[in-house]
Amino acid sequence: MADPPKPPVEVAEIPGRGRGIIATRDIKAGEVLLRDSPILSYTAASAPCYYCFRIPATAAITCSSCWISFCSIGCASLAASSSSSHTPWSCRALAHLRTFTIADTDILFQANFLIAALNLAAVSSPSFLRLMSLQGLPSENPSPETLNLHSFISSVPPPKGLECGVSLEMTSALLAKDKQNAFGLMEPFREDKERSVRGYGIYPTASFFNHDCLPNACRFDYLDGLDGKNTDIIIRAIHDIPQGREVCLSYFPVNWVYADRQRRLSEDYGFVCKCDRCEVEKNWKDDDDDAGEEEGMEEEDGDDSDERMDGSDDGDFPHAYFFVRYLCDRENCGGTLAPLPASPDGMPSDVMECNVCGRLRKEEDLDGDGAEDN
Ligand SMILES: C[S@@+](CC[C@H](N)C(=O)[O-])C[C@H]1O[C@@H](n2cnc3c(N)ncnc32)[C@H](O)[C@@H]1O
Repeated sequence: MADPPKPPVEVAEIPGRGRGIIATRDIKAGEVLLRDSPILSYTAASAPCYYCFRIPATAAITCSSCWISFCSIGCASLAASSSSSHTPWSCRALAHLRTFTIADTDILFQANFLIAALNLAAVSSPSFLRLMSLQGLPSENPSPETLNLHSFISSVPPPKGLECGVSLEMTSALLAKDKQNAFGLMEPFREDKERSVRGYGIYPTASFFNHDCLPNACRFDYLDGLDGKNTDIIIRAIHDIPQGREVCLSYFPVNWVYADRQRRLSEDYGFVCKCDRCEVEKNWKDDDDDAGEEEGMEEEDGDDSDERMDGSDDGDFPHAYFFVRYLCDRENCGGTLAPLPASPDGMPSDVMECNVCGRLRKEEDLDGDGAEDN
């Protein structure tokens, strides 16, 4: 029997960046590099089904002990299976969370994460060890939020597999792993509404992708796309990638300005980005350091940045081509475009798909300034 084909990417040590993902062979634009299922996932809002993350169309089924809800009996019973998320232990912990005063919703999501993480220790110790091996160290000076979360989680009797209890160091390490590795699973895009996060997932292989402000791959998710549970993510190549090259994602929308990117990477991920784009943009004088939101490139529209966006030959903006070709120009989107995968006979696709709004468009529909012709 023939050997199975080699995966297009593998984990490797990258000097100065820990582990990363590299191409094992030449990769074509649009190619699916990885499909990954979460080792754990947790909801970030009260509305979605606790199992499949869909918003229930009709009245939800609610657990009478912990008050979490499911969109169907099927999801409720799948979540209650011995290896899943709504075990007797997690039900007790979720019920206890309702009696605990946590005012801030972000902290509440982190409490949900801690419950999901400790539940993992009880249902799959290999997965829990995998989680513990991800990037993220305990803080030497835990914040008041971490102390509050620790006081909550350590007041729940520990699950099977962690009978010795949960130390502050473990709580702090788990929260760091969440911050540095979780992928936000977003509400479907709507032009008239800011997108919010419906849930988070931690993925065993996708967690090894390092960041680049001009990524060569991007992530697609399909929460509401098909029937059943859709928390898998798919990583596709944005353009051709040669064998041996590191494959990177952007940890936030590509249109963020330099100051915002550096702030997020330093505060949440603990590093200073020295990618090619940052090395150019750190010298820009008109970069708005006060910008605190996802204002993106439009923010820089004054003076000379129009020229930069049009792909003209501006030596200060060598990455203009990336924005023209791979940045979705739909209002409030900020997504990245990747071609659809090649056809089974290897014909490359000329249809680009946005990983945020899902819009499909032919490459020829783009004119020189990145806008659609119609
Ligand atoms: C999701 S993990 C990526 C995998 C990680 N390198 C590892 O060894 O497990 C995110 C962490 O990787 C490191 N990292 C990611 N991108 C980087 C970059 N461009 N330069 C330096 N470190 C980076 C940072 O430590 C960051 O907190």
